[in-house]
Amino acid sequence: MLSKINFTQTKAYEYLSSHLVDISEKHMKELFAADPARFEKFSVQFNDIFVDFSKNRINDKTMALLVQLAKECDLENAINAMFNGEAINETENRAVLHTALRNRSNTPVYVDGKNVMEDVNEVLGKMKKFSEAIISGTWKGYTGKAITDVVNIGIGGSDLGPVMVTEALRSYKNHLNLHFVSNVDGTHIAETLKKVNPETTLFLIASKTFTTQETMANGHSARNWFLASGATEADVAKHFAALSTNAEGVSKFGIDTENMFGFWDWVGGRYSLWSAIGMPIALSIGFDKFEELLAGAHEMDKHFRETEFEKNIPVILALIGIWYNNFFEAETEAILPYDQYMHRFAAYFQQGDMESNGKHVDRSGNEVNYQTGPVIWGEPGTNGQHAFYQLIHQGTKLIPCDFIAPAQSHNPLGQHHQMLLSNFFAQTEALMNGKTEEEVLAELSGKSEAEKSKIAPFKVFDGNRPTNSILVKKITPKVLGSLIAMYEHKIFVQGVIWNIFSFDQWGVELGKQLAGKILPELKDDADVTSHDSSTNGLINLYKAWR
Ligand SMILES: O=P(O)(O)OC[C@H]1O[C@@](O)(CO)[C@@H](O)[C@@H]1O
Repeated sequence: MLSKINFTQTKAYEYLSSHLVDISEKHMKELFAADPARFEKFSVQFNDIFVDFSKNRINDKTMALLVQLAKECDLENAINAMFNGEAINETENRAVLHTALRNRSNTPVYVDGKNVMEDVNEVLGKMKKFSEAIISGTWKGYTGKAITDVVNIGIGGSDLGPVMVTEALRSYKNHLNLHFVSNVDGTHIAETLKKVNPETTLFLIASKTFTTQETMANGHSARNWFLASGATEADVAKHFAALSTNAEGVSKFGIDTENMFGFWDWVGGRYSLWSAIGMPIALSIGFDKFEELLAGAHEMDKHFRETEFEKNIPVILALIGIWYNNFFEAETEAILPYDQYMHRFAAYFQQGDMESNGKHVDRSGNEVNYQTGPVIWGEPGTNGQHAFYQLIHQGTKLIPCDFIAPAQSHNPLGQHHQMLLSNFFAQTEALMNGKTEEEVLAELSGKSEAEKSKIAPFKVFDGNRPTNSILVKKITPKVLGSLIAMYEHKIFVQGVIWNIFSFDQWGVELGKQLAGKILPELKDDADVTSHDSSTNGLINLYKAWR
């Protein structure tokens, strides 16, 4: 079980609160000037990943107190409880073992006395066999043709992870065309079905629960489309597979459970890309590369489990995030990958972070009296620079940013990569150093005094805006696996310290329940009066307009 400690009542919190006054009086430029070894001191290398956290509003004392906070919140016990399969997802009475899915060392992991690695390895073996049959073309559709297109139908954790990874590793993809349908908006499935041939298409119905409205609706529409194209019920088995924990639901849907790739309730949806949910990844880049992804995550798991907090990357990132979230009152964090293939990376962690730590009740069931999970957002660089960096540089909000970039591009074309990286380096430098009034005035030397005093205030950058720079050698399956696991464990650490449960998601239920009540009301044209005046009004106007 996890300890139930209110971190705001720890000694470390008290010391950090007074330390905040001291550190707030210092500009990062002064901190760098005072310590020539600052870069070396506040950076960590892990394999082909280098994390520079020196451009933060921290000094030795800050980091020491933050580590003390982690220790006072019993973090080490929490880490061991997770890896050892304890039911730390207490409100659902489940273990949290996405780490077992990528446990390449194959050390036993027990849940209810059973070593889950046997099941994990059996599913991986089945995924390998299936993906190789599809990729090689030995698996034939109902007219004897090889599969050319794969349509993954899923939403949330059954979509975002496979989308993000297949996009991030697009340079490794094979001949198969991957399509992802998630939204219940008919446009999503309709537009996709226009692009594929029923004779050569494989549908993956991806749903941990196999009850999600969007996925069931899209799956049935795909199945109807397939049968309407001239195929028979007997042909479904050649073109539909299921990725789920719910065999009964799969069978009821009409998919042969022989074509089902299972996983378990100790795998959270937003942590499931390492499981059978990762099937589209294996189909897109090949099973061997999928295993490299797993290996990268496993290496980060070992780093997280074995490294002292002072040099532990997920712990450091988590603590720095808490420093801004709970002491500087920052409310968001931006993830800015300087890599176009990584364009869905921030979106993935919107679910990963916000569905894990968007909680307002602590592990004792009491309303918290402090901020918990931040809003996560971001777009690839350099595009963000032309969209929202104005606010990051000169807005009134403090927005801690993670800048991520590969030293090597998969598309080394002319000067493009050097231009990209020059922006990557320049942005964190600008956010830290800013531009003083003196520097602005010096640039306006040709202007009159009146003109200078008029325009100067708008051109000053106060700087002192914190960033982490994460430089990787190249976005490979292994590096990507480590990066994803790094953020997963950062989220875990923050949830432990905030004394919340990070692995349930009760907050998504109310909307679903109310949608279930409204759907039958939309079947006819009768006026609706069962809701508040706004909801009634909107529904009735929809009925009048449709
Ligand atoms: O995989 P499934 O069971 O269809 O759930 C899809 C998504 O729905 C949720 O919002 C839970 O209802 C996410 O947590 C989950 O990833």
